[in-house]
Amino acid sequence: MGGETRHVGRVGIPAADDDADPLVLDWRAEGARAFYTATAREPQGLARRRHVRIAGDRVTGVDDEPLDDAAARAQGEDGLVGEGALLAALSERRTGRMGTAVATLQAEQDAIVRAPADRTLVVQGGPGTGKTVVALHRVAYLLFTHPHLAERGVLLLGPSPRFLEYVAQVLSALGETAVVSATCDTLVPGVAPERGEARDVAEIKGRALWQDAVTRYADSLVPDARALTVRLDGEPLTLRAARVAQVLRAARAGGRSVLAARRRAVDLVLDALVDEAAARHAEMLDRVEEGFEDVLGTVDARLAAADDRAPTTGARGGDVDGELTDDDLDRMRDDLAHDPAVAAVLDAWWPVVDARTALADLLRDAALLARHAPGLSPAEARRVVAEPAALAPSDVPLLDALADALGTPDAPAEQGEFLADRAASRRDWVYGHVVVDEAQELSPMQWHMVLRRCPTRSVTAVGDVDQTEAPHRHTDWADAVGPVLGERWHRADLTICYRTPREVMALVGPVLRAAGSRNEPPRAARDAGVEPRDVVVPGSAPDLAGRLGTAVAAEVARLAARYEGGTVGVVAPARRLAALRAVAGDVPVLGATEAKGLEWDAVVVVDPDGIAAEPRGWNGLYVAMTRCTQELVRVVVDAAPAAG
Ligand SMILES: Nc1ncnc2c1ncn2[C@@H]1O[C@H](COP(=O)(O)OP(=O)(O)OP(=O)(O)O)[C@@H](O)[C@H]1O
Repeated sequence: MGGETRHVGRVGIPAADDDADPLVLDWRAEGARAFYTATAREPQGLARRRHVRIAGDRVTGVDDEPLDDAAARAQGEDGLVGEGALLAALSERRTGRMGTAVATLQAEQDAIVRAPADRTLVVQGGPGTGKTVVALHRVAYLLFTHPHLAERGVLLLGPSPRFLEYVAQVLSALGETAVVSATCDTLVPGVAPERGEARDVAEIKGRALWQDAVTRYADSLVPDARALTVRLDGEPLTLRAARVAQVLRAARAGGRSVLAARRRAVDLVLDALVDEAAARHAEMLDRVEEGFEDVLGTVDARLAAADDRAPTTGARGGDVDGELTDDDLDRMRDDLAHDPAVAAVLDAWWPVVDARTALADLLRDAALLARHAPGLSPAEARRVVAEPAALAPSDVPLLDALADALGTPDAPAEQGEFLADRAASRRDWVYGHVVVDEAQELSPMQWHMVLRRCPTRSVTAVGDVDQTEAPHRHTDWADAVGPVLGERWHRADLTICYRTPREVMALVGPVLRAAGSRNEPPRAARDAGVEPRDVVVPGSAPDLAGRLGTAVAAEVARLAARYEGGTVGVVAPARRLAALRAVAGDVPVLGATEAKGLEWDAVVVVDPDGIAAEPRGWNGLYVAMTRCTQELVRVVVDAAPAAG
């Protein structure tokens, strides 16, 4: 060890002298890596790791970690890196906004952040294992190390607008702007769900079979070859069916989308009509010439008979100069192209459809569904057909798939000065990389929607199958991504829970088993020093809703005082949310699905049995119980018959 010291920071600062080492090494640089991965047992040439904590321009703490033999002997089994700084960061009050973890990224997280970008990486991790942290730092790492990804931008898909707001500042703090954030519901510009829907229909409409169904249906919108007749200069001009068949074959060659094929077909039909008109003109000239010869022949014969002169020397009275020039043909094509009557004939033959209308036609018609989606049972098809016309969340991926198969009607306008704005304004933007958070919730059709935006499959998907609440029935990653990705994905795991303290994690094992999981909850990185509490409200009490409200308000007030400067959240069954919001003041009161991905210093889980009784409710309760960084309170309705 030569006594060299390196400084690692959120951004690099080069030395004045180009040849000298940088004053601060960007955390993403290869030279910074050992800072995140060295341990006392494997020091990687480092003698010491030092964390300097600052607030503004003040140093608020220094954590020194020697990486020597004595430390190796003392090192615990959990292999935490920079434990002092990490625990200090984990115990800090939560502000309601996620912060960066550049100083304290752990070795298993660092390995994922720096994993190759040329593949789909699925990261499984229990609650609080830093999946979101890893996903966001990976975006910053990839944009730093792969300029070609930066040119196309990154798409960040999250489970809810509230979640996207919660994480937004991490990427700006890491200096990244070429990022578009969306949910699956908001990913298609100009489209938004207009209603909710039943879980069983959402499940049916999320299945992978729709990708083929929609493609087949789009293909069926290509018309049959039939004779087309237009009028040119008042005369009918006909393309025979065989010629139209040739046009269709040429228009679809090369796998053009339906609308691109239509544009090509219209061009080819106009060309063919001009050819036809030119041929007809040439034929007419021939006939005129033949007729002219006959006339001349008769005249000659008459003259010869009259004055006994020899017949003329084969002269035919001169060529008739009536051939069409290229200019004539261009003009004729132009006339045809701008003739509303010709356009009407073409529209009747091959109507232009917009994706929304076409999708409504498909979903409302049992016969079309039977033809194009034969994988649906008749009862499932009836369920789909019975749905209202207003757009539901599960329609968005179907609309996207159909819009893609149909193609873009006209060159879409890109809006905005910045890359992210331009990308967000286009349905067909191709991103350099896509990050999907809470990826366990995606249906196969939503996965298709993701891959269309990143055909290179440079995708990082983070999630926890044990937190799945979506209506699809996947309980492992192979089932969840297999229908769309096949075997073409890699898996990585995160195993330590940085959010939820040991006292709370000790309670979640039975909930996880009741959810049907065979996995163990992740190991907690620390104790909070405070035991979870149960507040019991008798289920038989009159005005149960009112009593729950009173109990929750009291707990919220107590916790807000205790975690002053921090945050408190309430998670409750959907049917109790409205009543609780009325008593909870500024504190967020959310269902388990909405709480996904979020965290607070203290959390009140109301009526856990009520949450467990919801669809996929044990998974929801697992989510609810793992949202706190310090303290959990359960307001329990006791087993007596529930009312209210
Ligand atoms: N290396 C780290 N350094 C500091 N804080 C960390 C680190 N890793 C995770 N955390 C913190 O732990 C908490 C949980 O992280 P995160 O939200 O990324 O977990 P998650 O796996 O996405 O959880 P969930 O599945 O419950 O949404 C956050 O407060 C995050 O800042």
